[in-house]
Amino acid sequence: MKPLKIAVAGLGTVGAGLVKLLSDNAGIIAARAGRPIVVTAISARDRNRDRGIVIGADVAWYDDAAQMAAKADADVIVEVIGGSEGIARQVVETAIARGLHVVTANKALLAHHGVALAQAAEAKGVALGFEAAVAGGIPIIKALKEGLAGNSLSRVTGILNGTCNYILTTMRETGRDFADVLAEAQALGYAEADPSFDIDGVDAAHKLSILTSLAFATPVDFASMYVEGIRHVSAVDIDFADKLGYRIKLLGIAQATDHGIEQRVHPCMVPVTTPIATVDGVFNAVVAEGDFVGRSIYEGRGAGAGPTASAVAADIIDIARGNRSPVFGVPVGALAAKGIAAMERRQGAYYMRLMVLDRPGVLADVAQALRAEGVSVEQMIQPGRAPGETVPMVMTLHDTVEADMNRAVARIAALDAVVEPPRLIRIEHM
Ligand SMILES: NC(=O)C1=CN([C@@H]2O[C@H](COP(=O)(O)OP(=O)(O)OC[C@H]3O[C@@H](n4cnc5c(N)ncnc54)[C@H](O)[C@@H]3O)[C@@H](O)[C@H]2O)C=CC1
Ligand SMILES: N[C@@H](CC=O)C(=O)O
Repeated sequence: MKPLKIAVAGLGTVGAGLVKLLSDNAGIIAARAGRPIVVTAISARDRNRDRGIVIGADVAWYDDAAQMAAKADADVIVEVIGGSEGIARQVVETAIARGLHVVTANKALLAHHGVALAQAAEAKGVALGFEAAVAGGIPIIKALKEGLAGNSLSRVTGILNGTCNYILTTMRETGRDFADVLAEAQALGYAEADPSFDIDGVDAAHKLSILTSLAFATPVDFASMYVEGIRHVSAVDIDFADKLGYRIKLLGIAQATDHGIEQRVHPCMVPVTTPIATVDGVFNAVVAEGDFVGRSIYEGRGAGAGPTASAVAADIIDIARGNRSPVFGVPVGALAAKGIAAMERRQGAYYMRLMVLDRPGVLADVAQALRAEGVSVEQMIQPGRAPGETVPMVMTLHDTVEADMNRAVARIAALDAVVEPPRLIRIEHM
């Protein structure tokens, strides 16, 4: 059989992982794909860097990835450079315009230009595969596009960022410092080139915008996403979460509500008894809920060379087999906006930690502020006594509309015994 020719743009964590995988598993891949898959061209910045892989003398090397997309002898261009603009976008657009299939791990690019790229790919009749862009080694794109295609989905929830989950898990298990654990995640190849994308929730939001489109057949809409990262999650809150029977996870949640589609990424407390609470380290998980299938849960490594290369290879094998499905599950013309629900309408429980002066009447003042906005307390912890000094006061609050909670928090923050801005973490029962 005629081999499928691959050109790889970017030879970092994912690109090098892919070249190794295609070489180590060449036999089994050829059998499954029905034809050999060969790398014919590569582009990266430094040809001589030792990446622990062998690049055959017959592989064409391009210093300029755009040149490679325009000229290489290839059937598929794999874009694993990263970034929503610049060279990555140019490579993908050039390849599609040339009528080549594209496989990318670039969620930023898809979050910003997914619909336009899908339209271009559709017009040219080429594949645009991005299994690696969401949740690393979990085949969630295939699950949503194919396995669950017969369902009307109501909610997709996930731990979508391996770096954040690694940081939150390691901080809880070892008490180590945020910056120190982040540096470790970077060294392991989990973090984005700019790690603020990970810790500020942007990377998870990029991924969630893709999942929302697939789940609800809506155009990718990253701009209207509510995004909050883990920078402010402290060791104190991780400890209180433990005491209260929760784990803190950065979740991406997309769900259909009466007010439109909710799309939000933020730290959540989830009961330790829920499956997602025990998904630790670099692992990701996605929970999809459909009308006929019910709830289905997927778990796997969310970042790193191996899992991501595995997902890129799956897309390549699909192309080799001639499997093709619409980029976002339906033809681009059938993607329809359904309206986005405002974050102020989110309804659910909350954890609130205050730092207060330990003096009589503080609890009554806080209770008064909550009562004024109709917020009801579920439980409260105020450990120890230190008259006249600052102590934590922690409570969980029953289901409340976010707008009411925000007003209550503003009243509480204005009390003179409350010495730091209140810390609020949403509780998700799933
Ligand atoms: N690292 C991971 O665990 C995962 C990464 N991704 C995505 O995969 C993509 C690549 O990520 P990594 O491999 O981690 O990044 P990386 O930073 O390790 O590698 C990027 C590569 O692109 C090359 N490059 C940069 N500018 C170039 C140019 N102008 N021409 C040619 N090559 C150029 C660099 O030399 C480097 O080899 C990104 O979109 C990232 O978001 C997706 C899932 C997981
Ligand atoms: N930086 C990302 C890499 C995979 O998408 C993460 O940590 O999840």
